[in-house]
Amino acid sequence: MRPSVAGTPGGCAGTPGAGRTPARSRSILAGAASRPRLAARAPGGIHSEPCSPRGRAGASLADSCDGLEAALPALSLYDDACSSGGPGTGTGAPAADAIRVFVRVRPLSAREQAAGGAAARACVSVAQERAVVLADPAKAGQEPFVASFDHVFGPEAGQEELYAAVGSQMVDNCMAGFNSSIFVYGQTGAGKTHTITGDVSRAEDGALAEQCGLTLRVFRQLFDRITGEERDGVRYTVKCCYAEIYNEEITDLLNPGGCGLAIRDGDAHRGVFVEHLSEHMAVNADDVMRLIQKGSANRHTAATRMNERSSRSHSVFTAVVEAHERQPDSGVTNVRFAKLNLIDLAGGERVGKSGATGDQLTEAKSINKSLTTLGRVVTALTEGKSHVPYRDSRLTFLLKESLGGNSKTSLVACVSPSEESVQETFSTLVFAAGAKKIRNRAVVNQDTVGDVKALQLENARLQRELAKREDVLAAELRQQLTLAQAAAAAAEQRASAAEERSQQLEVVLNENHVALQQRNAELALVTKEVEETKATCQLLQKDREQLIDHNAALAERVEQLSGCLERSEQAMRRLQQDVVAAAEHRAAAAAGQQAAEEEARGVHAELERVGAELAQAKAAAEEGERKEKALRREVEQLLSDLRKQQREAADSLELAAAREGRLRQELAQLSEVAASRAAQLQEAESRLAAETVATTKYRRMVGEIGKLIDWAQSTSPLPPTLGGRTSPAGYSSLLGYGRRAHGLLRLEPLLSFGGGEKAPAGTPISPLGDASNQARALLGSRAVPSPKPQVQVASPSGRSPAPSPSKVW
Ligand SMILES: Nc1ncnc2c1ncn2[C@@H]1O[C@H](COP(=O)(O)OP(=O)(O)OP(=O)(O)O)[C@@H](O)[C@H]1O
Repeated sequence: MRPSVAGTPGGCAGTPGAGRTPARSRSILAGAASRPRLAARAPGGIHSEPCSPRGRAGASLADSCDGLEAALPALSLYDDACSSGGPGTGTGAPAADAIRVFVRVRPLSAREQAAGGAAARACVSVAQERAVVLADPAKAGQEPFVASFDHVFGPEAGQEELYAAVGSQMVDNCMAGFNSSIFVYGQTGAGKTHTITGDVSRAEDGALAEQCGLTLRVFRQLFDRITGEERDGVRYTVKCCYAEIYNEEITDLLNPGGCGLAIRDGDAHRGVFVEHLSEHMAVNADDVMRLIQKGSANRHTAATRMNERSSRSHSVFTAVVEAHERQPDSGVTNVRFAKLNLIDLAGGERVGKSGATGDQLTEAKSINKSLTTLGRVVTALTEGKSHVPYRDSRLTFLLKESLGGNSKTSLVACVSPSEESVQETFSTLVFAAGAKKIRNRAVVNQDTVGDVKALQLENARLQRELAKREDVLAAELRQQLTLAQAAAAAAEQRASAAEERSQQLEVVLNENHVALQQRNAELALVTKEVEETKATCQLLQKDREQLIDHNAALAERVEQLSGCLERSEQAMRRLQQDVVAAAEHRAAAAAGQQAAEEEARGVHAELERVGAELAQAKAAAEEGERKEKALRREVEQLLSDLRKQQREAADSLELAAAREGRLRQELAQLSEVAASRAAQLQEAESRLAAETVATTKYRRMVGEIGKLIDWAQSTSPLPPTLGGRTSPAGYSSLLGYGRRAHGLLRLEPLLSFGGGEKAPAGTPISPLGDASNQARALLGSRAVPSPKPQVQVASPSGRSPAPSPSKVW
């Protein structure tokens, strides 16, 4: 255990309270004096640290000392701490430190570019590295919003450039013993995590990847510095912790079991801290890198519409750096410590835009609530309100020291350049501009430890030093007082002289006043006269103008009249010429009259001839008129005929239409008749087919009869079919044959024309009919002797008609 007089500095989340240690030993000053350049080397001198020497004696003379600051420009706060006792010697308020505010504009994201339109258009630009210009397209025609900051980084700025401007100075502060904080603030997806953490997954032991953010770069430089100082005998310890505030609950990111942790407002030494937060020793930057990697992996993140890997919590990475330096001469140890906070705030989001629902909606609400409280804290601080609502959210309570307290703080406001985010960018810039006005009061955190004897010695030395300083200061002040008294006496003398002079001046003034009044009265009279004269002048001027106009009109009239006169003279001259010409003309006319009379006579004759022609023409015209009338009548007649024909044609058309209708009906009837005829024809055909079958049958019978006849002609005996017996029954059968043959003969016409054709009149009987007759004749002669046994058979060319078979039978 390290012996501690003023108490162990606070843990990770506690605020070391060394700046409030009442007594400082000489060795502290000596130790501090060995590092005066740390603060004096603050980068670029951007952040000047005014001298404010406030010792115990100085406390009551603080105002006077403030006046002296200007006279001691060479002393920075830390230099002053070294040379005049610095923070260790003073118990008064330290100098106010403004928060350094940076703006980082990220490039358009792939999502924004792909979305096109407003999302893909940039509305933010950087002017001379210190100002940001925001042109809201909805306010076209208006001046763009411009705000200046400590530095503005454009989309092209890399991680190293950012670190050089923001992080490097933080390392200097930390090594000098100042608490230091960096915040990243901005809407979701604006690049906060990229800025503060970056891509640490690719960082390897001892090397920085290009995309590593501020945190790892800070620790690399810090450990480089520590290594350098450890060579000079200073011993360092670095303890880290990593917490997140998720839905208003604090979780230990390096010990996931530790959640629901409480924030405590500790004593003056610890300040505000998270209870039971695990602390991890780091001896080099790689240790820190592993802690960041581990903690980052445990953070609450989620993919949202605005950011594929959106942090859903605020995270605070804290390292407490302690430097122990033993003073060999006094035996006491000087302890300096600083708390380094790297804060990644969750991004504010408009839930309507991010589309958050369920858990994400709860997270977004919690984030927005705590950011609103942060805004109220900033406003209260900038407006100097007596109550600052730190306790209204865990975030602001935990960051109490960083905002308006004992810390040198930097804020990086991250913004998107996209027009789509113009409102969020505007809010971020307004927040950042407000944060610029916050004044923190950072002190060097240092303490002294050692044995009692050494401390007493140191105390005595400090008291002697203090007494000496008090004497010096008192002498200086006495001298100044004397000077001031002398100046006051001189001023008093000057004042009484001035009084006297003033009275004299007053008398003169009164005299002047009376004279002035007289002058004023005279002036009024003169003014009145001048006014009247002016009025008269105006009237005269008007008269003059009228006269000028009148003169001009007269001159014009004279000019017109002289013109007229000239024209009249010319006309007179022309008239005289005309009179001469007329006389000449009269003479010529007398000569010409004769010729004219002759000509008139010719003309008269011509007139007569023309009159005759005219009469003829008139007659022709009358004739033409008559013909025209006749033609008109004809045309009218033709027109009426035409109309009549048209009417008739219309009537005929109607008749034709009616007739067509009738014809159509008839046609329909005929079609029906034709259909019934076709049906009858079909029936007749089927009957004919049946008769054809019967005809075939009879043909066979005729054949047999033929054979019978042949046989009867060739033989006299009875046919063999009768068994050679000439019995009455045999003759009877033979007679039956003959009758059937006769039946066949009735079909002759059909048979001889094959098919249902009727034999035309006079057609000769077919050979078959001839054979039948022969058969009948034969049979008749044999079976029934008849006085007319002969049957007449028509020859093929026979002219006489065949006897009717009915007559035969
Ligand atoms: N300056 C930059 N250059 C290149 N890429 C960047 C830059 N800033 C941010 N990005 C990229 O934009 C994306 C969003 O950035 P990041 O996650 O850091 O936003 P965030 O502000 O932390 O968002 P959230 O609040 O939602 O966590 C990441 O992919 C990141 O790499």
